[in-house]
Amino acid sequence: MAVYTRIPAEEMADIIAHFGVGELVSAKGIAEGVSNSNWLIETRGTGTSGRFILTVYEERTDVRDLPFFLNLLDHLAAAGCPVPRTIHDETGAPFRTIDTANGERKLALIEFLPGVSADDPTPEQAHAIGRALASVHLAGRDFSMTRKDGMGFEAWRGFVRDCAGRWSEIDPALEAVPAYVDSVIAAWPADLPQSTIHADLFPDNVLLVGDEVSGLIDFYFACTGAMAYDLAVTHAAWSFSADGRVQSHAIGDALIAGYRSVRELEPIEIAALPALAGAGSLRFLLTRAYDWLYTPADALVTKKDPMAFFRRHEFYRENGAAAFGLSA
Ligand SMILES: Nc1ncnc2c1ncn2[C@@H]1O[C@H](COP(=O)(O)OP(=O)(O)OP(=O)(O)O)[C@@H](O)[C@H]1O
Ligand SMILES: N[C@@H](CCO)C(=O)O
Repeated sequence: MAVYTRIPAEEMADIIAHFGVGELVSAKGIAEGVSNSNWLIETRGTGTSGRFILTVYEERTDVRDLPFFLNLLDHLAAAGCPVPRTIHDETGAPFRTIDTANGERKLALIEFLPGVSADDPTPEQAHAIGRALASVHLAGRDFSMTRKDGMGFEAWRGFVRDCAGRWSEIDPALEAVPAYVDSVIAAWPADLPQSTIHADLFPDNVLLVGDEVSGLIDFYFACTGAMAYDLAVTHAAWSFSADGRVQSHAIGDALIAGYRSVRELEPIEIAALPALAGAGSLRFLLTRAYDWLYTPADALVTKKDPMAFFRRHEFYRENGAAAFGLSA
């Protein structure tokens, strides 16, 4: 259940009043999501009333990054990408500060987008997701702000240190991870074309209506990085069974074909995709392994299986280019 911060009804009405979106009708806590507190808000009474998502940022989000995340949504939405706009308050600010029982918190109001997440996508949906991701990369190139990937090599090395001596509490096969991290970092392809990337485009962060993408959400890992890495992460996230044991070429190939129909990949990116997909799998294996070992047993969140991404990493390592039906 992702509502960590309680906001009394009267206070909620006061908060919403600052955004010029009419009068609060309802505020329902949203169960999905683990990092922040989210409500589905309904308002009435002005031209811009309707449905919104209110997010209160909890400790896992560094609020110094909020201008980057929220301005990025506005930049991408203005360029026609399927992402929610940020609703600015009466002073033009994209977020506000409130005092809560848990201390000071930042909050933002974001446009609600229709759609549902698909756990078992069709190739048509995968094609649409590829197109949507490419549209973000094209539009992200002229976004004026930059952000370093908080889940880059430095963070990976930190996770390896934190998990040292404890891998076999998850699975003895994970003893191989530190060496895998070294080899992935050493083999990282140089000079890949950069843009602003989502970096976490998993099924729960894509809303679909039929075969079309109605929303890409949860840009809280977005950063400046290699576009091909983002595509490779998306390939790893979407084209396997949840446990990582079975890969679907139909989904992976449709995703990449959809991407290339909007933004053609450069030969250097095509050559790098298998290594990048292995790297992306390692990144999620590392965060999941850390959470597996360090999330308190009584925490509200369901721990995600690190082995599902270990298997993906091994798949890309063993299959290389054969994991992708690609031609330059
Ligand atoms: N703009 C939006 N339009 C419609 N629904 C949304 C929107 N933003 C978020 N949601 C809903 O709220 C849920 C939680 O949002 P989100 O995934 O951003 O939460 P989080 O706690 O920040 O994320 P995470 O699970 O990655 O930690 C989503 O699964 C989705 O159902
Ligand atoms: N998408 C991540 C969770 C945090 O964004 C995972 O499945 O491990």
